[in-house]
Amino acid sequence: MTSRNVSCFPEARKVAIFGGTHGNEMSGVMLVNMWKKNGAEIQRNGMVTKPFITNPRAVEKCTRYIDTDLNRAFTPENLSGPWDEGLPYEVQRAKEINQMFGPKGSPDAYDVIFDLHNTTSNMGSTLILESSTDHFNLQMVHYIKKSIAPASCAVLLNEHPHLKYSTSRSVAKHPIGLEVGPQPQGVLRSNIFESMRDILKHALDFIELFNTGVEFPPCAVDVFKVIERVDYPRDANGNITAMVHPHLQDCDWEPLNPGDPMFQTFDGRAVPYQGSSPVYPTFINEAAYYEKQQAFVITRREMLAATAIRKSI
Ligand SMILES: CC(=O)N[C@@H](CC(=O)O)C(=O)O
Ligand SMILES: [Zn+2]
Repeated sequence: MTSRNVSCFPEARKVAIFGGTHGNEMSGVMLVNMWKKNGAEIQRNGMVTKPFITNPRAVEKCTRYIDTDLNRAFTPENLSGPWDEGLPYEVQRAKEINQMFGPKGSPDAYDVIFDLHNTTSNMGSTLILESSTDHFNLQMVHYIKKSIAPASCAVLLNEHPHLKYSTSRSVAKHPIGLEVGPQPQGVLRSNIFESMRDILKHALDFIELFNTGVEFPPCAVDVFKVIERVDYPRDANGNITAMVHPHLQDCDWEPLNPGDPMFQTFDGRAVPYQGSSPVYPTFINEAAYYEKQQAFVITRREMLAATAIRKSI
Protein backbone atom coordinates (compact mmCIF):
# COMPACT_ATOMS: atom_id res chain seq x y z
CA MET A 1 0.00 0.00 0.00
CA THR A 2 1.27 3.47 -0.78
CA SER A 3 0.97 5.88 2.12
CA ARG A 4 -0.48 9.25 1.24
CA ASN A 5 0.84 12.10 3.26
CA VAL A 6 -1.94 14.66 3.60
CA SER A 7 -1.72 17.38 6.25
CA CYS A 8 -5.05 18.33 7.74
CA PHE A 9 -5.88 21.75 9.13
CA PRO A 10 -9.11 23.10 10.60
CA GLU A 11 -11.11 25.46 8.40
CA ALA A 12 -9.66 28.96 8.38
CA ARG A 13 -12.62 31.05 9.53
CA LYS A 14 -10.88 33.97 11.23
CA VAL A 15 -8.78 35.99 8.83
CA ALA A 16 -7.36 39.50 9.27
CA ILE A 17 -5.67 41.92 6.92
CA PHE A 18 -3.28 44.28 8.68
CA GLY A 19 -2.30 47.62 7.18
CA GLY A 20 -0.27 50.41 8.72
CA THR A 21 2.05 48.22 10.77
CA HIS A 22 4.41 50.85 9.36
CA GLY A 23 2.52 54.12 9.11
CA ASN A 24 4.34 55.41 6.02
CA GLU A 25 3.75 52.35 3.83
CA MET A 26 0.78 53.67 1.97
CA SER A 27 -0.64 50.79 -0.12
CA GLY A 28 -1.58 48.71 2.90
CA VAL A 29 -2.92 51.74 4.75
CA MET A 30 -5.13 52.79 1.82
CA LEU A 31 -6.36 49.28 1.00
CA VAL A 32 -7.29 48.56 4.60
CA ASN A 33 -9.06 51.91 5.01
CA MET A 34 -10.91 51.28 1.75
CA TRP A 35 -12.02 47.81 2.90
CA LYS A 36 -13.07 49.16 6.28
CA LYS A 37 -15.54 51.39 4.43
CA ASN A 38 -16.70 48.65 2.08
CA GLY A 39 -15.54 45.09 2.61
CA ALA A 40 -17.49 43.40 -0.21
CA GLU A 41 -14.28 42.67 -2.10
CA ILE A 42 -12.67 40.78 0.78
CA GLN A 43 -15.71 38.83 1.99
CA ARG A 44 -15.77 35.12 1.20
CA ASN A 45 -18.21 32.37 2.16
CA GLY A 46 -17.74 30.79 5.55
CA MET A 47 -15.12 33.20 6.82
CA VAL A 48 -14.81 36.60 8.45
CA THR A 49 -12.10 38.84 7.05
CA LYS A 50 -11.23 41.77 9.29
CA PRO A 51 -9.32 44.74 7.84
CA PHE A 52 -7.37 46.44 10.62
CA ILE A 53 -4.98 49.38 11.02
CA THR A 54 -2.35 48.16 13.46
CA ASN A 55 -0.49 51.43 14.18
CA PRO A 56 -3.03 54.28 13.85
CA ARG A 57 -0.81 56.90 15.50
CA ALA A 58 2.03 56.18 13.08
CA VAL A 59 -0.43 56.30 10.17
CA GLU A 60 -1.71 59.68 11.34
CA LYS A 61 1.84 61.03 11.43
CA CYS A 62 2.84 59.14 8.27
CA THR A 63 5.91 57.75 9.98
CA ARG A 64 7.21 54.19 10.38
CA TYR A 65 6.58 54.18 14.13
CA ILE A 66 6.15 56.46 17.14
CA ASP A 67 8.44 54.95 19.82
CA THR A 68 9.67 51.62 18.47
CA ASP A 69 9.13 49.34 15.46
CA LEU A 70 5.76 47.59 15.91
CA ASN A 71 6.90 44.78 13.62
CA ARG A 72 9.60 43.84 16.13
CA ALA A 73 7.45 44.25 19.24
CA PHE A 74 5.59 40.92 19.47
CA THR A 75 8.20 39.25 21.69
CA PRO A 76 7.21 36.90 24.52
CA GLU A 77 8.58 39.44 27.05
CA ASN A 78 6.51 42.30 25.63
CA LEU A 79 3.35 40.24 25.31
CA SER A 80 3.51 38.71 28.79
CA GLY A 81 4.91 41.65 30.75
CA PRO A 82 2.65 43.80 32.98
CA TRP A 83 0.64 46.67 31.48
CA ASP A 84 2.10 50.08 32.18
CA GLU A 85 1.02 53.47 30.81
CA GLY A 86 4.72 54.31 30.52
CA LEU A 87 5.45 51.52 28.03
CA PRO A 88 6.42 52.57 24.49
CA TYR A 89 3.28 53.14 22.39
CA GLU A 90 3.98 50.20 20.07
CA VAL A 91 4.52 47.82 23.01
CA GLN A 92 1.11 48.82 24.38
CA ARG A 93 -0.34 48.36 20.93
CA ALA A 94 1.29 44.92 20.54
CA LYS A 95 -0.38 43.85 23.78
CA GLU A 96 -3.77 45.08 22.54
CA ILE A 97 -3.38 43.41 19.15
CA ASN A 98 -2.32 40.18 20.84
CA GLN A 99 -5.53 40.27 22.90
CA MET A 100 -7.70 40.96 19.83
CA PHE A 101 -6.12 38.58 17.32
CA GLY A 102 -4.21 36.08 19.47
CA PRO A 103 -3.16 35.28 22.00
CA LYS A 104 -0.07 34.28 20.05
CA GLY A 105 0.37 30.51 20.12
CA SER A 106 -3.11 29.80 21.51
CA PRO A 107 -6.02 27.90 19.93
CA ASP A 108 -8.08 31.14 20.04
CA ALA A 109 -5.70 32.99 17.73
CA TYR A 110 -6.74 34.12 14.26
CA ASP A 111 -6.16 31.50 11.58
CA VAL A 112 -4.51 33.73 9.01
CA ILE A 113 -3.14 37.27 9.19
CA PHE A 114 -1.93 39.06 6.08
CA ASP A 115 0.32 41.98 6.94
CA LEU A 116 0.68 44.55 4.15
CA HIS A 117 4.01 46.34 3.67
CA ASN A 118 5.75 48.45 1.08
CA THR A 119 9.43 48.65 0.38
CA THR A 120 11.57 51.26 -1.34
CA SER A 121 13.53 48.34 -2.84
CA ASN A 122 12.86 47.04 -6.33
CA MET A 123 11.57 43.69 -5.05
CA GLY A 124 8.28 43.53 -6.90
CA SER A 125 5.65 41.52 -5.06
CA THR A 126 7.01 39.33 -2.30
CA LEU A 127 5.27 36.98 0.10
CA ILE A 128 7.12 36.59 3.40
CA LEU A 129 6.97 33.30 5.30
CA GLU A 130 8.27 32.64 8.81
CA SER A 131 8.28 28.84 8.66
CA SER A 132 9.36 26.27 6.08
CA THR A 133 7.05 23.64 7.58
CA ASP A 134 3.71 25.45 7.53
CA HIS A 135 2.18 23.45 4.70
CA PHE A 136 -1.00 25.53 4.71
CA ASN A 137 1.02 28.67 3.94
CA LEU A 138 3.24 26.86 1.43
CA GLN A 139 0.15 25.71 -0.44
CA MET A 140 -1.31 29.22 -0.28
CA VAL A 141 1.77 30.86 -1.79
CA HIS A 142 1.91 28.16 -4.48
CA TYR A 143 -1.73 28.91 -5.34
CA ILE A 144 -1.08 32.66 -5.43
CA LYS A 145 1.98 32.30 -7.68
CA LYS A 146 0.01 30.10 -10.09
CA SER A 147 -3.00 32.42 -10.09
CA ILE A 148 -1.19 35.67 -10.79
CA ALA A 149 1.00 34.30 -13.65
CA PRO A 150 2.36 35.70 -15.92
CA ALA A 151 2.89 38.30 -13.20
CA SER A 152 5.34 37.00 -10.64
CA CYS A 153 5.76 36.99 -6.93
CA ALA A 154 8.87 35.97 -4.98
CA VAL A 155 8.71 34.11 -1.67
CA LEU A 156 11.06 35.21 1.08
CA LEU A 157 11.56 32.74 3.92
CA ASN A 158 12.79 34.26 7.15
CA GLU A 159 13.26 31.60 9.78
CA HIS A 160 16.86 32.54 10.56
CA PRO A 161 17.53 31.95 14.29
CA HIS A 162 19.04 35.45 14.81
CA LEU A 163 17.59 37.52 11.96
CA LYS A 164 13.96 36.49 12.44
CA TYR A 165 11.89 39.10 14.29
CA SER A 166 8.62 39.21 16.21
CA THR A 167 6.10 40.48 13.66
CA SER A 168 2.54 41.74 14.11
CA ARG A 169 1.26 38.89 11.95
CA SER A 170 3.02 36.36 14.20
CA VAL A 171 0.01 36.28 16.52
CA ALA A 172 -1.83 34.22 13.86
CA LYS A 173 -1.59 30.49 13.32
CA HIS A 174 -0.59 31.15 9.72
CA PRO A 175 1.27 34.47 9.49
CA ILE A 176 2.02 35.85 6.06
CA GLY A 177 3.65 39.11 5.03
CA LEU A 178 3.07 40.83 1.71
CA GLU A 179 5.78 43.26 0.70
CA VAL A 180 5.40 45.20 -2.54
CA GLY A 181 7.79 47.69 -4.09
CA PRO A 182 9.32 49.87 -5.19
CA GLN A 183 7.25 52.59 -3.55
CA PRO A 184 8.73 55.55 -1.65
CA GLN A 185 7.67 56.06 1.96
CA GLY A 186 4.55 58.21 2.20
CA VAL A 187 3.77 57.77 -1.51
CA LEU A 188 0.95 55.82 -3.13
CA ARG A 189 1.63 54.28 -6.55
CA SER A 190 -1.31 52.79 -8.45
CA ASN A 191 0.67 49.85 -9.88
CA ILE A 192 1.87 48.80 -6.42
CA PHE A 193 -1.59 49.27 -4.87
CA GLU A 194 -3.21 47.13 -7.59
CA SER A 195 -0.59 44.34 -7.35
CA MET A 196 -1.17 44.12 -3.62
CA ARG A 197 -4.92 44.10 -4.05
CA ASP A 198 -4.76 41.34 -6.67
CA ILE A 199 -2.58 39.07 -4.53
CA LEU A 200 -4.93 39.50 -1.58
CA LYS A 201 -7.88 38.52 -3.75
CA HIS A 202 -6.21 35.23 -4.78
CA ALA A 203 -5.10 34.54 -1.22
CA LEU A 204 -8.69 34.87 0.02
CA ASP A 205 -9.94 32.69 -2.87
CA PHE A 206 -7.47 30.01 -1.75
CA ILE A 207 -8.78 30.05 1.80
CA GLU A 208 -12.37 29.87 0.60
CA LEU A 209 -11.57 26.87 -1.62
CA PHE A 210 -9.72 25.18 1.22
CA ASN A 211 -12.69 25.71 3.53
CA THR A 212 -15.09 24.14 1.03
CA GLY A 213 -13.05 20.91 1.23
CA VAL A 214 -10.84 21.07 -1.85
CA GLU A 215 -7.71 18.97 -1.45
CA PHE A 216 -4.51 20.56 -2.72
CA PRO A 217 -1.95 18.07 -4.09
CA PRO A 218 1.72 18.07 -3.06
CA CYS A 219 3.76 20.81 -4.67
CA ALA A 220 7.17 22.46 -4.64
CA VAL A 221 7.73 26.11 -3.76
CA ASP A 222 10.74 28.11 -4.91
CA VAL A 223 11.82 30.30 -1.98
CA PHE A 224 14.63 32.69 -1.12
CA LYS A 225 15.90 31.92 2.35
CA VAL A 226 17.38 34.70 4.53
CA ILE A 227 21.04 33.90 5.28
CA GLU A 228 22.71 37.12 6.35
CA ARG A 229 22.31 40.87 6.61
CA VAL A 230 24.91 43.15 5.09
CA ASP A 231 25.55 46.64 6.51
CA TYR A 232 26.95 49.65 4.70
CA PRO A 233 30.65 50.35 5.18
CA ARG A 234 30.85 52.84 8.07
CA ASP A 235 33.47 55.03 9.73
CA ALA A 236 34.39 55.00 13.42
CA ASN A 237 31.46 57.37 14.16
CA GLY A 238 28.98 55.02 12.54
CA ASN A 239 28.42 57.20 9.47
CA ILE A 240 28.15 55.37 6.17
CA THR A 241 31.15 55.74 3.85
CA ALA A 242 29.70 54.11 0.73
CA MET A 243 26.48 53.70 -1.23
CA VAL A 244 24.89 50.67 -2.83
CA HIS A 245 26.83 50.17 -6.07
CA PRO A 246 24.96 51.14 -9.26
CA HIS A 247 25.38 47.55 -10.55
CA LEU A 248 23.57 46.23 -7.47
CA GLN A 249 20.95 48.98 -7.06
CA ASP A 250 17.47 47.73 -8.15
CA CYS A 251 18.81 44.22 -8.81
CA ASP A 252 16.86 42.48 -6.05
CA TRP A 253 16.61 38.68 -6.61
CA GLU A 254 19.38 38.71 -9.22
CA PRO A 255 22.51 36.63 -8.50
CA LEU A 256 25.42 38.44 -6.86
CA ASN A 257 28.63 36.59 -7.72
CA PRO A 258 31.95 36.55 -5.87
CA GLY A 259 33.86 39.63 -7.01
CA ASP A 260 30.76 41.58 -8.11
CA PRO A 261 30.63 45.16 -6.79
CA MET A 262 28.31 45.75 -3.79
CA PHE A 263 29.17 49.30 -2.68
CA GLN A 264 30.67 52.43 -4.15
CA THR A 265 32.65 54.69 -1.83
CA PHE A 266 32.23 58.45 -2.09
CA ASP A 267 35.61 58.62 -3.83
CA GLY A 268 34.46 56.12 -6.43
CA ARG A 269 36.03 52.87 -5.27
CA ALA A 270 34.03 49.65 -5.71
CA VAL A 271 33.71 47.26 -2.76
CA PRO A 272 33.29 43.69 -4.08
CA TYR A 273 31.30 40.78 -2.68
CA GLN A 274 33.79 38.35 -1.18
CA GLY A 275 31.64 35.30 -0.57
CA SER A 276 32.54 31.98 -2.19
CA SER A 277 29.35 31.31 -4.15
CA PRO A 278 26.52 33.27 -5.80
CA VAL A 279 23.76 34.61 -3.54
CA TYR A 280 20.50 36.48 -4.11
CA PRO A 281 20.34 39.91 -2.46
CA THR A 282 17.03 41.55 -1.65
CA PHE A 283 15.70 44.55 0.32
CA ILE A 284 18.50 46.41 -1.49
CA ASN A 285 18.72 49.99 -0.20
CA GLU A 286 15.45 49.82 1.78
CA ALA A 287 14.99 53.26 3.36
CA ALA A 288 13.75 51.91 6.69
CA TYR A 289 16.82 49.74 7.14
CA TYR A 290 19.50 52.46 7.39
CA GLU A 291 18.69 52.68 11.11
CA LYS A 292 18.87 48.90 11.35
CA GLN A 293 22.42 48.86 9.91
CA GLN A 294 21.30 46.92 6.90
CA ALA A 295 22.08 47.72 3.25
CA PHE A 296 20.53 44.50 1.93
CA VAL A 297 19.87 40.93 2.93
CA ILE A 298 21.53 37.93 1.37
CA THR A 299 19.37 34.94 0.49
CA ARG A 300 19.88 31.53 -1.06
CA ARG A 301 17.44 29.85 -3.36
CA GLU A 302 15.77 26.67 -2.15
CA MET A 303 12.93 24.39 -3.16
CA LEU A 304 10.51 23.55 -0.37
CA ALA A 305 8.21 20.56 -0.58
CA ALA A 306 4.62 21.06 0.51
CA THR A 307 2.54 18.03 1.41
CA ALA A 308 -1.00 17.70 0.18
CA ILE A 309 -3.45 19.53 2.44
CA ARG A 310 -7.14 19.46 3.15
CA LYS A 311 -9.41 20.53 5.95
CA SER A 312 -9.83 18.22 8.90
CA ILE A 313 -13.28 16.74 9.40
C1 LIG B 1 10.41 47.53 4.74
C2 LIG B 1 9.72 46.75 5.81
O1 LIG B 1 9.09 47.31 6.66
N1 LIG B 1 9.80 45.41 5.77
C3 LIG B 1 9.21 44.55 6.76
C4 LIG B 1 9.36 43.13 6.35
C5 LIG B 1 8.45 42.20 7.10
O2 LIG B 1 7.27 42.50 7.25
O3 LIG B 1 8.91 41.12 7.52
C6 LIG B 1 9.86 44.79 8.13
O4 LIG B 1 11.08 45.03 8.19
O5 LIG B 1 9.16 44.74 9.13
ZN1 LIG C 1 6.88 47.62 6.54
